[in-house]
Amino acid sequence: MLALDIVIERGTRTAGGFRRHVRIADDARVIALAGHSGAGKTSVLHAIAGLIRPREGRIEVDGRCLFDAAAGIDVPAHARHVGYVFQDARLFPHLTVRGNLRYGRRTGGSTAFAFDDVVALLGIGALLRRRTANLSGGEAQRVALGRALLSQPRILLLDEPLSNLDQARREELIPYLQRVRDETSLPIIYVSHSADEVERLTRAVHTLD
Ligand SMILES: Nc1ncnc2c1ncn2[C@@H]1O[C@H](COP(=O)(O)OP(=O)(O)OP(=O)(O)O)[C@@H](O)[C@H]1O
Repeated sequence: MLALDIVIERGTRTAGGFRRHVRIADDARVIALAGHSGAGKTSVLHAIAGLIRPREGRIEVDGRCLFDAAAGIDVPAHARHVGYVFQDARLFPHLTVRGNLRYGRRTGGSTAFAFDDVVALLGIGALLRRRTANLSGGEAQRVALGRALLSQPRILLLDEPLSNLDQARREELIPYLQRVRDETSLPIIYVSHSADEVERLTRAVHTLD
């Protein structure tokens, strides 16, 4: 569901900036991007989300063209309807779990993901009244996933969601990632530094070098 052929540049070339030509064509609904630190995985996610503009090329997700330099197409970030989950959950500390879930909730239009269904899917009902400061890393990531789903995304981008968790918390979170994979029909692009980490989620693993 991903057809991407882009040249990405970060920084300035005179300062030894980063430049990569990345090509991925894969029909799988869940795709993983692996590769060492600095390989450009996050930059590819940012290009898909519309947070950086590739130097050239084309990005299509689930049959929808998001960017095509030659055709002059560059769908603005907010219109790409991307749900983004970061390494650290980035929850708002002044809001409860419920407040965080409600933040950015898109109402009207398509509501493929209803509040109660998302709460049940991620097993976060008991957390709704809690402040976010003392959630475990795994709980916080489930809330971050829930917040992303409630924005009614058409694509889910997961940027190393396990990397800040210890092994026990990783094991706890993986089944929830599998549920999101199995119980939604969203295209998912999952970034990880290790190909092993993603093998429980997809066989479509692309390694950037
Ligand atoms: N805003 C920026 N300005 C200049 N260079 C940048 C910027 N963002 C990233 N880079 C550089 O671009 C390259 C790719 O970074 P990117 O974060 O995409 O890699 P990554 O594979 O996701 O790495 P990691 O696994 O460490 O997160 C790196 O060399 C990085 O230093």
